Formats: sequence, structure tokens, C-alpha cells
Amino acid sequence: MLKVFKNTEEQNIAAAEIFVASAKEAIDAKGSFNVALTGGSSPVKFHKLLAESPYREQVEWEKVAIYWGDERWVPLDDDKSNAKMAEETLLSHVPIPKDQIFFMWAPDVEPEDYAAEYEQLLRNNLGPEGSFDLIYLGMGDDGHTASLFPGEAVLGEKDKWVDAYFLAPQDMYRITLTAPLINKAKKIAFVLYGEKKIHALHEVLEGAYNPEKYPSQLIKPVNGELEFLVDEVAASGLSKK
Ligand SMILES: O=C(O)[C@H](O)[C@@H](O)[C@H](O)[C@H](O)COP(=O)(O)O
Repeated sequence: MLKVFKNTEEQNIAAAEIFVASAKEAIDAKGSFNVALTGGSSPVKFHKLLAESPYREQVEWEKVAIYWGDERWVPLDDDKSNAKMAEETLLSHVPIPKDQIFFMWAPDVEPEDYAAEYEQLLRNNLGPEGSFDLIYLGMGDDGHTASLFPGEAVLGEKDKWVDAYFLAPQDMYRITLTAPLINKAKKIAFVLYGEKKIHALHEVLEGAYNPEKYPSQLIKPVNGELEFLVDEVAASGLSKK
């Protein structure tokens, strides 16, 4: 479902409210909440909202488990790290037990090997159905999401839940949940705003189906809910709102 907000303040409140509502639903149902965060800059504001009143008090943080949709293969103290951004904007401000934060990077291991380790962790923690309670996603200006980039072999991955590969255009390794795993989630929330997203959002939602070029089109939950939380600027290229 597409939700268009007249400004990013309202959009980020909605993104924070999704976290609170999904956490309550999952914890009431099974005593735990498994959420995958996105990297990039778009989640910064709603992370900070979650770390403050009134949202902070509404989450049973001790029952929350944090994962990532993707990560740049850099140390946790590197400014490019999605984990570093999440630590600074949210995780260091809320009482999540440290052993319930599952970083998608580790020292002294090859990314491909760690992808297999992370997949096993997910199979242990999420169960055979592999269903996250909530996954946040951003959308690149080119229509990528997580580390599912245009033209990359990972777009065709049907079996693995986690994959890692060298992303030549960025001269770095990436590790990412695959589309089949993301699509098992109970709820998926894209969060994007601003004029740089106008073209990609139009192509992803209204263009021809071409996931090799616009990988965000691969995101179609099997049974769960898909929401696009966007501001009016990013939505300004859409014919239907
Ligand atoms: O590791 C990453 O870069 C992200 O996970 C990536 O998929 C991001 O969500 C998009 O590139 C959008 O980034 P912005 O939010 O900065 O536009």
C-alpha cells in the first residue's frame, strides 16, 4: 500500500509507529520481535524518534531482536557501516540486550562465509519459514533495495536466504538478505523521500516489470503486507496516488 505524506515529519512518525505496532503484535503473539533494519540515510529520522519519548516507552526492548536487510562489508566503526548508523541513531539509546543485536559483519571471516553463517543464524532464530516480523527497506535512486543492485547475480537467487558479493561499482563487498527471504516477512516497509527518488519510485510502481533494472520490483511479500511510506516530493512522479 502506498502512503504519501505531505512532509517527512509525518512520514517518519508513521515509520516509527509501524515499529511500535509490529513489535506489540509480535510480542503479544510469541514473546519476541524480529526486525531487520535498513541502511542508508532514510531511516535516520525515525530511528531517532524511536529512541525518544513517547515511542521509546512503548516498546518492550528486551524482547526485540535486531537484524539488517543488508550491510556494507566494512568494520562496525566505519562511517559506511549500516550498523554504525543504527547504533548512533537508535541502538545505543534503547535497552536492547547486546546479544539480541545480530550485526551483519564480523572480523576475520570472508563475506561469503559469513553470509552462510548469518543464514544459519536466521534459520535458528526465525525457524524454517524464515519470516521476519518486520523488514524496513530503503530504495536507491537507481531502484535498488537492500544490496539487491541492478544487473547483479543476486537478483536471480532463489534458494539462499543471505548472499554476499563484490559490488564492483562501489568497489566493496556487500552482504544482503535475498528477495525470497525478504518476501517471507509478515510486514515490509519501504521508507523513502525527496526528489532523488521521484524517477525510481515511478519506475518501480508504475513502470514495466523489469527487476533486473529496478530490483525493488522483486519485493512482493508472499503472505505479508507491503507498505511504501513516501513524502509528496518522492511521489510527485506518480500518476496514481
Ligand atoms: O546499504 C545501503 O545502502 C542500503 O541498505 C540501501 O539499500 C539503501 O536503503 C538505499 O541505497 C537508499 O539509501 P538512502 O536512504 O541513503 O537514499
